[in-house]
Amino acid sequence: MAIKRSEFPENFIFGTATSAYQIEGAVNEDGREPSIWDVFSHTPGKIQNNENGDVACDHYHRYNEDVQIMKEIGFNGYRFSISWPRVLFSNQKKNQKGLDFYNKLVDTLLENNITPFITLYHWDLPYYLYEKGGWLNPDIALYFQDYAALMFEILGDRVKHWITLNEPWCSSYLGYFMGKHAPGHTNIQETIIAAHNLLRAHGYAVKIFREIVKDGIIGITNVVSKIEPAKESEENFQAAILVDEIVNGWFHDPIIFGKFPENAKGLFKQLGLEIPETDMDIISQPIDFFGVNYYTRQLVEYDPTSPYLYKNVEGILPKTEMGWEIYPEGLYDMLRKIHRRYGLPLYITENGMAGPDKLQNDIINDDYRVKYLEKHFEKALEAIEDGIDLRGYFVWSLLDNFEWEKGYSKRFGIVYVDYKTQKRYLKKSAVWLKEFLRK
Ligand SMILES: CO[C@H](O)c1c[n+]2c([nH]1)[C@H](O)[C@@H](O)[C@H](O)[C@H]2CO
Repeated sequence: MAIKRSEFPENFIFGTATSAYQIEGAVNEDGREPSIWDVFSHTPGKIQNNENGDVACDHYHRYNEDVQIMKEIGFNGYRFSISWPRVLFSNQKKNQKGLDFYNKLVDTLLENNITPFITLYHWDLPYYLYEKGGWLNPDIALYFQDYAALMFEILGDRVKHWITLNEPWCSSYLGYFMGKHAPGHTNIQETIIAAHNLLRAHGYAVKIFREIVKDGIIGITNVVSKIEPAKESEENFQAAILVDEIVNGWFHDPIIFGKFPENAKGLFKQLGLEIPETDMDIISQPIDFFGVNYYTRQLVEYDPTSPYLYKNVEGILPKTEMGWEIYPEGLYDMLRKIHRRYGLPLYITENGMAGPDKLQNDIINDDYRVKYLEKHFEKALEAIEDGIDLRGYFVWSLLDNFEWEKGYSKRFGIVYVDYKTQKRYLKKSAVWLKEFLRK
């Protein structure tokens, strides 16, 4: 029996999600200053096909058309991020033209009965702050607080749902350890310091939010992957626990318990790493929800030859174009785990897949994405029926967009973008969603 919208709570938010650098383009327009992603994407060899976000989906000029598409599909929520370097100059003066873009976007969403959910930071740190040390400089938390306060003051009268950071695990591990993301560092000690300053920035933003937007809610969005032992053994179970703490626990526990998870902390200390733990009182200020970005599982095995005592193992399930296993069961497992461990309301702030999408006679037949979404919706509904306080689900993504180091080679959208013409085409999955959201 096909799943129906009417099986979800009436006030459940079904939305879609994007981020500024991935869709806006107009990187040099109206005074916008460079971010670390502008510099990283213009560094030869960093991005597949040496692509960049200079134009992307030209959303800065086409936002009204994109909101009309969301309305046509029937979404009642839209999660997007603010481009920090678009709204604040390096002299700390506000960029009114940049702010006006977000004012117009928010007003257009509200006129179309779409609830805005704003992410303050989705990786596009102003480059001038990187030159001051970026996430390695403890002062970054104060710069972030000032930026957050500006956005709360400008939009807080109309926007009541806020997310401080998108996936601090990605900002720290991909940006400072694996070197795959901006700023492209490869240093585990820097990674730990950046992670701590990201958490501090989150806390400072929550603190000022409570003073400015008294009738709003604020949370943080984390990577949430189901970590499983590749083969059942005591050593592999221990490895899975350790990786779950490194990927998931490190960015959830401090916010709720005011401390880092013990096994991961013990491992890092064994490696001789410094674990900064200042401001845990600010980091662990109460928040109103956790955002869950779920895509897949991660299979691990104990590996005594690795300094981190584990290695990743390739799974055997069908995979998306990103090479990620399709594993809807993991969504249920992680919603239950996070709800039980932390007791907060949850929003699925990202879930979706990259597919081999082809435009043929104005049609994109992405049946695989319909099936993916249906299976993950079923698990979300199962979680709600089992008493988990899940309040919304944002499909990643509205549009095909700039997929970071993969450039435009991976298409996550339910709407196909022809980057040569900027024409938008609803994929079969968007048509399916349109019908689903009406039942
Ligand atoms: C394990 O996947 C991560 O949770 C993740 C996946 N994704 C993300 N985080 C980011 O939040 C988006 O900007 C990406 O475009 C999107 C698709 O790659």
